[in-house]
Amino acid sequence: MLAAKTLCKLSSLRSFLPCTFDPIVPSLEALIYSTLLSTVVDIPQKTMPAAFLGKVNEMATGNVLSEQGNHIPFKSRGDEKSRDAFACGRQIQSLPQRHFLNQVPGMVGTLPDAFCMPNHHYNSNCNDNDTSEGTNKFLKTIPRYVKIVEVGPRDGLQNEKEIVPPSIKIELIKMLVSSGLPVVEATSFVSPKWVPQLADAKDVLEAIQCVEGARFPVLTPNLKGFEAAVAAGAKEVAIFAAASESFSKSNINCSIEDSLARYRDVVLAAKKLSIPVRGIIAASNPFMYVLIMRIIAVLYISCVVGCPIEGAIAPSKVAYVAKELFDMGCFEISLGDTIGVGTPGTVIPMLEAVIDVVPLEKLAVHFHDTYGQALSNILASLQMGISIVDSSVSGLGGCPYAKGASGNVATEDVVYMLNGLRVETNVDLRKVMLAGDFICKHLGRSSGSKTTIALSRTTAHASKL
Ligand SMILES: CC(C)(COP(=O)([O-])OP(=O)([O-])OC[C@H]1O[C@@H](n2cnc3c(N)ncnc32)[C@H](O)[C@@H]1OP(=O)([O-])[O-])[C@@H](O)C(=O)NCCC(=O)NCCSC(=O)C[C@@](C)(O)CC(=O)[O-]
Repeated sequence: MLAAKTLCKLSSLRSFLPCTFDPIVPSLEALIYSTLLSTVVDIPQKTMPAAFLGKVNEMATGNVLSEQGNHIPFKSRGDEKSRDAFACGRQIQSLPQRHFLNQVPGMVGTLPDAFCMPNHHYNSNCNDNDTSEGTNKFLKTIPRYVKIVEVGPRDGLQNEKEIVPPSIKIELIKMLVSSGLPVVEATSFVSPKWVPQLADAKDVLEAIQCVEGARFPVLTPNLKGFEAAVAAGAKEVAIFAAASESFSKSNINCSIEDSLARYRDVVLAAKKLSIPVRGIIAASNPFMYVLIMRIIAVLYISCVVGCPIEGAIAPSKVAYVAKELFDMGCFEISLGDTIGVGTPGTVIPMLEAVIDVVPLEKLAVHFHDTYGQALSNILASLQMGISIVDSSVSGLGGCPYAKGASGNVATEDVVYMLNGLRVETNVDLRKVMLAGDFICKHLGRSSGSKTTIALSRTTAHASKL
């Protein structure tokens, strides 16, 4: 206990220490850890491959890892004291990483070396004690809980040229679920001629039927897709519409009105089966929109601020499509800036128009980061009361039918920002980063998440000290 308390003190003190003390403090901590951990009983740790065992474990629990990286249990004592020590041990185990991970409660575990950094005095959390009335004015409208809808396995991968095997997609989905993400958009039941990458939709969806802990909406552009999705076990679907005629034609080969008619059939069929539908409106240019619905019927509207073909899209157009889809029965409507051209200057008027016709709590935002505006657009949306945010692990993504569209905003960056705002997500940032590392390694590219890159760089820098 004494060691634990000393460590806690040390940790709180370190934020006041100048940077030059940084190399010293981890050694002190390591010393205290080893003292403390040698008294701890059976600390349950997830066995992870050696490559994924981070500095914290090397420092603090090196004696409990075999050369192969297998976990060797601590010796057992089993009395009250050891239970105390266990509780503290779990806290302490996460200490060196906490400052970098925004001190997310409950975030314990291991990360690849690249993600485990020495402590610095950074802390992007808002500090309750320091929060002035002025700060409150800007933060008070932000919801306390935000639901993150992970779209990586679908939106993130659909544009990839090289076919990713179903086994990789399935593993990715499992890793994302294990990070606490409540909704993981799994795949699309669209024409394989249009999106070859997702031709394995049936195999992927069937394989995750036994995975618990998240909902798995899938995109369905028509009744054919809906029926195939239900046959493969879909319990929630998403439909997608555009506010731009040109984008509607190039994305789903029909006009907006024809798409709405198709979606009416899908929503009716979903209602009969009590399947929720999400709608997505995509707007690729400051003025184009697509809508999709998820089978608890979610609807996406694409191009809500801009279309790659038509340019700017008027907020009234987005509001029209959103209302049509809401009236149809979509439980949620996701507003997509498909080509990532929006700024708070265009997003706020668009949201104002939609909020006039659709209840705020039914709206989600879906930003691509082409111009680096996604996080500022999300913050503006949160300040307007939106509490559902779509994002993609490692910032993967892009629509094959929206030239110029880059990846979605990275889930890691969204979680980092929300942690800093003390907004609950129940998502473990480190586990999302592990999922990102997994898929990026498979794709042979580096992460598009600024948070991941920053954490990796800090480690590289620290190793030279
Ligand atoms: C909608 C269609 C199918 C129309 O495509 P079409 O060619 O007009 O369809 P069709 O009815 O004429 O049928 C042509 C062939 O496709 C088959 N077919 C027809 N439907 C299906 C189906 N569901 N699943 C599998 N096969 C299907 C059908 O059976 C037939 O097969 P064939 O007789 O030639 O062998 C096509 O345009 C399509 O699949 N488009 C999907 C495009 C897409 O997935 N885009 C990306 C998603 S949207 C997005 O990313 C934006 C978003 C949501 O993320 C929001 C944002 O970022 O803002």
